[in-house]
Amino acid sequence: MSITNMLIVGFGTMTGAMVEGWLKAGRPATTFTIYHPRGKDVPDGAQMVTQWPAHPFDVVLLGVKPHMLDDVAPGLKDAVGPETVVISVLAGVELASLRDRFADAAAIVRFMPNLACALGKSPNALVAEGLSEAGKVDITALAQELGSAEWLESEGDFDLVTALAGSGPGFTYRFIDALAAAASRLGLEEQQAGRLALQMVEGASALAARSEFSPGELAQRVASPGGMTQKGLDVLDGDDALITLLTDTLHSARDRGAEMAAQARRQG
Ligand SMILES: NC(=O)C1=CN([C@@H]2O[C@H](COP(=O)(O)OP(=O)(O)OC[C@H]3O[C@@H](n4cnc5c(N)ncnc54)[C@H](OP(=O)(O)O)[C@@H]3O)[C@@H](O)[C@H]2O)C=CC1
Ligand SMILES: O=C(O)[C@@H]1CCC=N1
Repeated sequence: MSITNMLIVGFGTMTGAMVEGWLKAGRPATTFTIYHPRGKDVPDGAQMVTQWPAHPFDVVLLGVKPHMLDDVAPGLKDAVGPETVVISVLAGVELASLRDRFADAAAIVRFMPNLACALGKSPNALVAEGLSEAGKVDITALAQELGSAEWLESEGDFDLVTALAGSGPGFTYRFIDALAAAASRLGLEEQQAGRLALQMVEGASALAARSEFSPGELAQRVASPGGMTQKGLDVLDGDDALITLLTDTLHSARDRGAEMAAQARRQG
Protein backbone atom coordinates (compact mmCIF):
# COMPACT_ATOMS: atom_id res chain seq x y z
CA MET A 1 0.00 0.00 0.00
CA SER A 2 1.08 3.56 -0.46
CA ILE A 3 -0.72 6.45 1.15
CA THR A 4 -1.77 9.13 -1.31
CA ASN A 5 -5.07 10.13 0.24
CA MET A 6 -6.26 10.38 3.82
CA LEU A 7 -9.68 11.34 5.10
CA ILE A 8 -9.63 13.01 8.51
CA VAL A 9 -12.79 12.93 10.61
CA GLY A 10 -12.41 15.15 13.65
CA PHE A 11 -9.91 17.87 12.79
CA GLY A 12 -9.19 19.31 16.22
CA THR A 13 -6.24 19.87 18.53
CA MET A 14 -4.68 16.42 18.08
CA THR A 15 -5.16 15.72 14.39
CA GLY A 16 -4.38 19.38 13.65
CA ALA A 17 -0.96 18.85 15.27
CA MET A 18 -0.53 15.64 13.25
CA VAL A 19 -1.27 17.37 9.95
CA GLU A 20 1.09 20.20 10.90
CA GLY A 21 3.82 17.62 11.49
CA TRP A 22 3.13 15.75 8.26
CA LEU A 23 3.20 18.97 6.25
CA LYS A 24 6.49 19.97 7.88
CA ALA A 25 7.84 16.52 7.05
CA GLY A 26 7.04 17.17 3.38
CA ARG A 27 3.81 15.23 2.87
CA PRO A 28 1.74 17.13 0.26
CA ALA A 29 -1.29 18.99 1.59
CA THR A 30 -3.32 17.41 -1.24
CA THR A 31 -3.05 14.12 0.71
CA PHE A 32 -5.58 15.40 3.23
CA THR A 33 -9.37 15.58 2.92
CA ILE A 34 -11.02 16.85 6.07
CA TYR A 35 -14.65 16.18 6.86
CA HIS A 36 -16.64 18.48 9.13
CA PRO A 37 -20.42 18.84 8.90
CA ARG A 38 -20.22 22.62 9.27
CA GLY A 39 -16.83 23.17 7.57
CA LYS A 40 -13.73 24.69 9.12
CA ASP A 41 -10.41 26.20 8.09
CA VAL A 42 -7.90 23.71 6.73
CA PRO A 43 -4.29 24.15 5.54
CA ASP A 44 -3.76 25.48 2.01
CA GLY A 45 -3.98 22.63 -0.49
CA ALA A 46 -6.00 20.33 1.78
CA GLN A 47 -9.63 19.71 0.88
CA MET A 48 -12.55 20.47 3.18
CA VAL A 49 -15.78 18.50 2.69
CA THR A 50 -19.09 18.89 4.48
CA GLN A 51 -20.73 15.79 2.93
CA TRP A 52 -19.61 12.24 3.59
CA PRO A 53 -17.29 11.10 0.77
CA ALA A 54 -18.69 8.45 -1.55
CA HIS A 55 -15.38 6.76 -2.43
CA PRO A 56 -12.78 4.84 -0.44
CA PHE A 57 -9.57 6.37 0.92
CA ASP A 58 -6.15 4.79 1.55
CA VAL A 59 -6.39 5.92 5.17
CA VAL A 60 -9.27 7.18 7.30
CA LEU A 61 -7.96 8.96 10.39
CA LEU A 62 -10.44 9.18 13.28
CA GLY A 63 -9.84 12.19 15.53
CA VAL A 64 -13.18 12.92 17.18
CA LYS A 65 -13.69 12.57 20.92
CA PRO A 66 -14.04 8.89 21.89
CA HIS A 67 -17.73 9.16 22.83
CA MET A 68 -18.48 10.49 19.33
CA LEU A 69 -17.37 7.38 17.47
CA ASP A 70 -20.93 6.33 16.69
CA ASP A 71 -21.82 9.81 15.49
CA VAL A 72 -19.35 9.44 12.61
CA ALA A 73 -18.96 5.69 11.93
CA PRO A 74 -22.17 5.26 9.84
CA GLY A 75 -21.18 8.15 7.55
CA LEU A 76 -17.91 6.41 6.69
CA LYS A 77 -19.47 3.38 4.99
CA ASP A 78 -18.25 4.41 1.51
CA ALA A 79 -14.97 5.98 2.63
CA VAL A 80 -13.82 2.75 4.28
CA GLY A 81 -13.30 0.09 1.60
CA PRO A 82 -11.49 -3.25 1.57
CA GLU A 83 -8.12 -1.52 0.96
CA THR A 84 -8.60 1.18 3.60
CA VAL A 85 -6.55 1.37 6.78
CA VAL A 86 -8.53 2.98 9.60
CA ILE A 87 -6.28 4.82 12.05
CA SER A 88 -7.75 5.88 15.38
CA VAL A 89 -6.23 8.24 17.94
CA LEU A 90 -9.29 7.83 20.20
CA ALA A 91 -8.15 7.20 23.77
CA GLY A 92 -9.44 3.96 25.23
CA VAL A 93 -11.30 2.72 22.14
CA GLU A 94 -10.13 -0.82 21.43
CA LEU A 95 -9.31 -2.48 18.12
CA ALA A 96 -12.31 -4.80 18.49
CA SER A 97 -14.67 -1.87 19.04
CA LEU A 98 -13.27 -0.19 15.94
CA ARG A 99 -13.55 -3.42 13.93
CA ASP A 100 -17.21 -3.67 15.00
CA ARG A 101 -17.81 -0.35 13.28
CA PHE A 102 -15.51 -0.83 10.29
CA ALA A 103 -15.92 -4.47 9.33
CA ASP A 104 -14.83 -3.89 5.71
CA ALA A 105 -11.51 -2.15 6.47
CA ALA A 106 -8.28 -3.86 5.44
CA ALA A 107 -6.74 -3.02 8.81
CA ILE A 108 -7.34 -1.12 12.00
CA VAL A 109 -4.54 0.82 13.71
CA ARG A 110 -4.63 2.41 17.15
CA PHE A 111 -2.18 5.30 16.97
CA MET A 112 -1.42 7.20 20.18
CA PRO A 113 0.43 10.46 19.53
CA ASN A 114 0.88 13.57 21.60
CA LEU A 115 0.79 17.24 20.71
CA ALA A 116 4.53 17.33 19.96
CA CYS A 117 3.59 15.83 16.57
CA ALA A 118 3.53 19.41 15.37
CA LEU A 119 7.33 19.53 15.99
CA GLY A 120 8.05 15.97 14.81
CA LYS A 121 8.81 15.01 18.42
CA SER A 122 5.92 12.77 19.47
CA PRO A 123 6.58 9.24 20.75
CA ASN A 124 3.84 7.42 18.84
CA ALA A 125 2.50 4.13 20.19
CA LEU A 126 0.97 1.76 17.66
CA VAL A 127 -0.93 -1.49 17.65
CA ALA A 128 -2.81 -2.97 14.72
CA GLU A 129 -4.86 -5.84 13.43
CA GLY A 130 -5.12 -6.91 9.79
CA LEU A 131 -2.12 -4.87 8.70
CA SER A 132 0.06 -6.28 5.91
CA GLU A 133 3.86 -6.02 6.04
CA ALA A 134 3.73 -3.28 3.39
CA GLY A 135 1.02 -1.51 5.38
CA LYS A 136 3.16 -1.66 8.50
CA VAL A 137 6.05 -0.03 6.62
CA ASP A 138 3.77 2.80 5.47
CA ILE A 139 2.19 3.37 8.89
CA THR A 140 5.63 3.28 10.52
CA ALA A 141 6.77 5.98 8.08
CA LEU A 142 3.68 8.08 8.88
CA ALA A 143 4.46 7.81 12.60
CA GLN A 144 8.16 8.53 12.19
CA GLU A 145 7.38 11.75 10.32
CA LEU A 146 5.75 12.87 13.60
CA GLY A 147 8.49 11.56 15.90
CA SER A 148 8.95 7.86 16.57
CA ALA A 149 7.02 4.63 15.98
CA GLU A 150 6.70 2.38 19.04
CA TRP A 151 4.87 -0.79 17.98
CA LEU A 152 3.28 -2.80 20.80
CA GLU A 153 3.01 -6.58 20.47
CA SER A 154 -0.49 -6.55 21.89
CA GLU A 155 -3.10 -4.08 23.02
CA GLY A 156 -2.89 -4.94 26.73
CA ASP A 157 -0.65 -2.00 27.68
CA PHE A 158 -2.17 0.53 25.32
CA ASP A 159 -4.00 2.53 28.00
CA LEU A 160 -0.84 2.63 30.11
CA VAL A 161 1.20 3.80 27.14
CA THR A 162 -1.50 6.40 26.44
CA ALA A 163 -1.22 7.64 30.03
CA LEU A 164 2.57 7.84 29.77
CA ALA A 165 3.14 9.23 26.30
CA GLY A 166 -0.24 10.66 25.21
CA SER A 167 -1.31 12.30 28.46
CA GLY A 168 2.31 12.77 29.54
CA PRO A 169 2.69 16.29 28.14
CA GLY A 170 -0.21 17.36 30.37
CA PHE A 171 1.57 15.96 33.42
CA THR A 172 4.83 17.58 32.37
CA TYR A 173 3.18 20.98 31.93
CA ARG A 174 1.72 20.60 35.42
CA PHE A 175 5.22 19.81 36.73
CA ILE A 176 6.61 22.96 35.11
CA ASP A 177 3.84 25.06 36.65
CA ALA A 178 4.34 23.37 40.03
CA LEU A 179 8.05 24.16 40.01
CA ALA A 180 7.28 27.77 39.21
CA ALA A 181 4.53 27.94 41.84
CA ALA A 182 6.87 26.46 44.43
CA ALA A 183 9.58 29.02 43.66
CA SER A 184 6.98 31.74 43.75
CA ARG A 185 5.71 30.55 47.16
CA LEU A 186 9.27 30.74 48.39
CA GLY A 187 9.52 34.36 47.29
CA LEU A 188 10.48 34.58 43.60
CA GLU A 189 8.53 36.90 41.33
CA GLU A 190 5.84 34.78 39.58
CA GLN A 191 6.59 35.59 35.92
CA GLN A 192 10.31 35.15 36.41
CA ALA A 193 9.73 31.81 38.17
CA GLY A 194 7.61 30.68 35.19
CA ARG A 195 10.29 31.63 32.66
CA LEU A 196 13.05 29.93 34.63
CA ALA A 197 11.04 26.71 35.15
CA LEU A 198 10.10 26.41 31.47
CA GLN A 199 13.60 27.10 30.12
CA MET A 200 15.12 24.76 32.66
CA VAL A 201 12.85 21.87 31.59
CA GLU A 202 13.42 22.60 27.89
CA GLY A 203 17.21 22.55 28.32
CA ALA A 204 17.27 19.57 30.68
CA SER A 205 15.11 17.39 28.42
CA ALA A 206 17.03 18.38 25.28
CA LEU A 207 20.26 17.46 27.04
CA ALA A 208 18.87 14.14 28.30
CA ALA A 209 17.63 13.29 24.79
CA ARG A 210 21.08 13.64 23.26
CA SER A 211 23.31 12.69 26.20
CA GLU A 212 25.35 9.51 26.46
CA PHE A 213 24.23 9.42 30.13
CA SER A 214 20.89 8.12 31.41
CA PRO A 215 18.59 10.54 33.28
CA GLY A 216 19.66 8.88 36.53
CA GLU A 217 23.34 9.42 35.72
CA LEU A 218 22.65 13.00 34.68
CA ALA A 219 20.93 13.63 38.02
CA GLN A 220 24.09 12.39 39.74
CA ARG A 221 26.21 14.71 37.60
CA VAL A 222 24.09 17.67 38.72
CA ALA A 223 24.18 16.69 42.41
CA SER A 224 27.50 17.57 44.01
CA PRO A 225 28.06 15.35 47.05
CA GLY A 226 26.82 17.20 50.12
CA GLY A 227 25.51 20.01 47.94
CA MET A 228 22.16 21.61 47.24
CA THR A 229 20.76 19.32 44.56
CA GLN A 230 21.21 16.21 46.69
CA LYS A 231 19.17 17.82 49.46
CA GLY A 232 16.34 18.40 46.99
CA LEU A 233 16.62 14.89 45.49
CA ASP A 234 16.35 13.47 48.99
CA VAL A 235 12.87 15.01 49.23
CA LEU A 236 11.76 13.58 45.87
CA ASP A 237 13.31 10.17 46.58
CA GLY A 238 12.36 9.83 50.27
CA ASP A 239 9.69 7.13 50.66
CA ASP A 240 9.66 6.96 46.84
CA ALA A 241 7.58 10.15 47.03
CA LEU A 242 7.83 11.13 43.36
CA ILE A 243 7.52 7.58 42.03
CA THR A 244 4.49 6.97 44.24
CA LEU A 245 2.84 10.18 43.05
CA LEU A 246 3.49 9.34 39.39
CA THR A 247 2.37 5.72 39.80
CA ASP A 248 -0.92 7.02 41.19
CA THR A 249 -1.13 9.53 38.33
CA LEU A 250 -0.61 6.93 35.58
CA HIS A 251 -2.84 4.43 37.36
CA SER A 252 -5.71 6.88 37.47
CA ALA A 253 -5.30 7.90 33.82
CA ARG A 254 -5.00 4.27 32.72
CA ASP A 255 -8.18 3.32 34.59
CA ARG A 256 -10.08 6.05 32.82
CA GLY A 257 -8.94 4.48 29.53
CA ALA A 258 -10.45 1.17 30.65
CA GLU A 259 -13.75 2.94 31.44
CA MET A 260 -13.77 4.58 28.02
CA ALA A 261 -13.04 1.21 26.41
CA ALA A 262 -16.03 -0.29 28.20
CA GLN A 263 -18.27 2.55 27.02
CA ALA A 264 -17.20 2.04 23.39
CA ARG A 265 -17.81 -1.73 23.74
CA ARG A 266 -21.30 -1.18 25.12
CA GLN A 267 -22.27 1.20 22.32
CA GLY A 268 -21.12 -1.19 19.59
N1 LIG B 1 -5.41 16.33 22.80
C1 LIG B 1 -4.43 15.42 22.94
O1 LIG B 1 -3.32 15.72 23.43
C2 LIG B 1 -4.66 14.01 22.53
C3 LIG B 1 -5.89 13.60 22.06
N2 LIG B 1 -6.07 12.30 21.66
C4 LIG B 1 -7.37 11.88 21.12
O2 LIG B 1 -7.69 12.73 20.05
C5 LIG B 1 -9.10 12.82 19.92
C6 LIG B 1 -9.48 14.27 19.74
O3 LIG B 1 -9.05 15.01 20.86
P1 LIG B 1 -8.73 16.55 20.72
O4 LIG B 1 -8.09 16.83 19.40
O5 LIG B 1 -8.06 16.95 21.95
O6 LIG B 1 -10.22 17.13 20.70
P2 LIG B 1 -10.84 18.33 19.86
O7 LIG B 1 -12.16 18.64 20.46
O8 LIG B 1 -9.85 19.43 19.70
O9 LIG B 1 -11.07 17.68 18.40
C7 LIG B 1 -12.20 16.98 18.04
C8 LIG B 1 -12.70 17.55 16.72
O10 LIG B 1 -13.78 16.77 16.24
C9 LIG B 1 -14.66 17.65 15.59
N3 LIG B 1 -15.97 17.05 15.42
C10 LIG B 1 -16.99 17.00 16.32
N4 LIG B 1 -18.04 16.38 15.77
C11 LIG B 1 -17.68 16.03 14.52
C12 LIG B 1 -18.37 15.35 13.47
N5 LIG B 1 -19.62 14.87 13.62
N6 LIG B 1 -17.72 15.15 12.33
C13 LIG B 1 -16.44 15.59 12.15
N7 LIG B 1 -15.75 16.25 13.12
C14 LIG B 1 -16.38 16.46 14.29
C15 LIG B 1 -14.68 18.85 16.48
O11 LIG B 1 -15.17 19.97 15.79
P3 LIG B 1 -16.05 21.08 16.58
O12 LIG B 1 -15.13 21.68 17.56
O13 LIG B 1 -16.50 21.99 15.52
O14 LIG B 1 -17.19 20.32 17.24
C16 LIG B 1 -13.21 18.98 16.85
O15 LIG B 1 -12.53 19.80 15.93
C17 LIG B 1 -9.71 12.18 21.16
O16 LIG B 1 -10.30 10.96 20.80
C18 LIG B 1 -8.53 11.98 22.10
O17 LIG B 1 -8.67 10.81 22.86
C19 LIG B 1 -5.06 11.39 21.64
C20 LIG B 1 -3.82 11.76 22.08
C21 LIG B 1 -3.52 13.08 22.60
O1 LIG C 1 -7.03 13.00 27.81
C1 LIG C 1 -7.30 12.15 26.95
O2 LIG C 1 -8.23 11.35 27.11
C2 LIG C 1 -6.43 12.06 25.72
C3 LIG C 1 -5.62 10.82 25.72
C4 LIG C 1 -4.19 11.26 25.73
C5 LIG C 1 -4.25 12.70 25.76
N1 LIG C 1 -5.48 13.14 25.71
